[in-house]
Amino acid sequence: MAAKSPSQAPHGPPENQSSDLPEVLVLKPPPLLNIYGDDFSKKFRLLKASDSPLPIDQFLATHARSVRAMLCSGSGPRINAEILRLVPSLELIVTTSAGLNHIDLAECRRLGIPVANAGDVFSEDVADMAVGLLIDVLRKVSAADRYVRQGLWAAKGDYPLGSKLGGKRIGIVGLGRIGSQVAKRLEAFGCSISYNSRKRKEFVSYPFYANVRELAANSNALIICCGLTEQTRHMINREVLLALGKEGVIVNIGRGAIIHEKEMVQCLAVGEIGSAGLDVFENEPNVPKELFALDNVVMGPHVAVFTPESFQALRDIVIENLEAFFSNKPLLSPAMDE
Ligand SMILES: O=CC(=O)O
Repeated sequence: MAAKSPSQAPHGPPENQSSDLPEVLVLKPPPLLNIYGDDFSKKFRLLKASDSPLPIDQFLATHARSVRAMLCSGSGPRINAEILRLVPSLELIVTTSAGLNHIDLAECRRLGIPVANAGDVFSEDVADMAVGLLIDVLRKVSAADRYVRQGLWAAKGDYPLGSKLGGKRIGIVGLGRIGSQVAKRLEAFGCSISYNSRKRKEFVSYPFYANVRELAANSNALIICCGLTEQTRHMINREVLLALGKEGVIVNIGRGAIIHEKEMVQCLAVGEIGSAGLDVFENEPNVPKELFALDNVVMGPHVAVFTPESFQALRDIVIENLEAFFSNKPLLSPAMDE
């Protein structure tokens, strides 16, 4: 069934796009479209639910019955079974994120809808941020900056010593694309690397720990690089944090809910772990207020992926995935089998 044209249906998609272009459904425009929207509009007819006054379910039922491709992002809304039921012709989901936790993958599998993600375009930038947070926490870069700005150097004298990065035992949780880049960087700093992941990686010589608590017990710092799934939710709990120990550092550039945030905040507040570098949180953009007062915590507003360079690469891979789909070619970054 052909999609209704704007003149047939009130509150339809924007009229300034050629109806010959392939249709792509967008529930809420990803940040990528704020920057590169024109590049997409030249190639696809974007069916934006957010431009319509209709509630999403009515919009989908009215305008998206025949749409074959959807573009989404980690900033929502969640692509769940209810949404998928309203787009019966859907054959592809492209997400602008590396993470897939906002998509009901089991339902996509059941319906035979493939998902393409950002592939490798963010891996280096996210790995840089993980290392940046680790160095900041160990060498107290942000805390020392506050000390200088507050005039405390002249008033109180020298700042407490930080801790050396070289020689640290680093436990990487999730040795996928991002985790491997983190390992490569930290090896160059003279750290020793161990890892935990779903399976031992055949072609990797780093020691493997099937149990994340044991990895923590044998590491000075844990770096969380895995995806959020039902298996990894709250995987880093009090028991794991206690195994990491009083001097231990936790860095999270994965997803907030992989760590049991409440337990981590308590451990940090009473010194049961040493420090934390956190770019992600359980209830973004809400951050536990207790963290604001802790000098041993460095935080970012989930920005590890955000560089102009990675966004340009993201634009390319998203467009290429959509074009491949509409011309019956294989996807560039299929994500379902990872
Ligand atoms: O967090 C960002 C992403 O998953 O791309």
